[in-house]
Amino acid sequence: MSLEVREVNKVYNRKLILDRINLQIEKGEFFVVLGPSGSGKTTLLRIIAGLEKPDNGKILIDNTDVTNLPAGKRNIGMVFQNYALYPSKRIWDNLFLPLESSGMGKEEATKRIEFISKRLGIDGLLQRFPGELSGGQQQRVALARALVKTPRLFLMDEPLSNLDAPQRVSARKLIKEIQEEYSITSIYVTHDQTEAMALGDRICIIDEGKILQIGTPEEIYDDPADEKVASFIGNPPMSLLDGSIIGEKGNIGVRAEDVILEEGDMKGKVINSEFLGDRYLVHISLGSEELMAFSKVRLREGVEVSFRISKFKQFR
Ligand SMILES: Nc1ncnc2c1ncn2[C@@H]1O[C@H](COP(=O)(O)OP(=O)(O)OP(=O)(O)O)[C@@H](O)[C@H]1O
Repeated sequence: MSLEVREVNKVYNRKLILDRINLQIEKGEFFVVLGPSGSGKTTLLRIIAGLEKPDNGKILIDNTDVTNLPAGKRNIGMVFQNYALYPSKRIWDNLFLPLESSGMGKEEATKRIEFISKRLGIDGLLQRFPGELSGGQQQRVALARALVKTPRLFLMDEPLSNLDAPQRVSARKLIKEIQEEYSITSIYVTHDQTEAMALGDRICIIDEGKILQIGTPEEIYDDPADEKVASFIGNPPMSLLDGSIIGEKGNIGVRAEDVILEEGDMKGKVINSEFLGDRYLVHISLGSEELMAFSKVRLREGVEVSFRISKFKQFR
């Protein structure tokens, strides 16, 4: 199914939390909403889910206005940060309840539960209670519960926040696989740009309730709309410099990989080198400005380096 968010506003305590949000999400698309803490991501997701009403604007599912349709009637699978499993019910029952309430018989439901729990590696946990699971296991149960009904729309709000780094990578892969297999239109909220880049077909960057940019991960990485986006995207993000250092107007953004050390006639002083495993990230002082570059070798603090900039993005 497709989803449209049209001119959505939301005010809390006379403060504008969402400011004229417009989104068009295609059927089967994996759409990521990325933004810092407090930018309005969860509020937007709750409005899409029907848990919250917008003050203005509409939500359309397959071109039908659902703004006034309650959450239970939208056929949406949801995983939120606090995954809220029923603590007094075994995992099996936690997965069965959403199926039972949609009128599915026990036999069919059992098949579905077996299938999805194998897929998520929780088939050995079905007789346990939520309190007997680790945070990561509970999070996988929450994913299973959202997916067991094969929703038309899958909404996730930081669903991997309780997983450690290796678990995150494998859960990310799994979410993407299931999403693609069933072509479930998905919206994924995160403040983690690595996660956004890894998962998103497109990413929407939101800050203080406003959309700053919508694009594919590549578009956003290569061509950030403004300095705010540039300072948020990439690991490390772009170095932002006064354009005058290369004879340009305004400010420029430079990716570390576009700084070629030991070439060209620009000069700077090494502040420090961070070991990244396969290379070093070198911070270089250009007087009042600072530039980041990659280097194969560790460069000592205080040493003068020459460099050239092979590519940059100009901001007004
Ligand atoms: N029910 C509410 N009543 C009043 N203010 C609220 C309510 N819910 C959210 N807010 C405020 O709205 C703003 C956006 O909150 P929201 O939870 O949508 O941000 P977020 O981007 O999801 O943040 P985080 O990444 O920290 O979860 C915040 O300033 C928050 O304090």
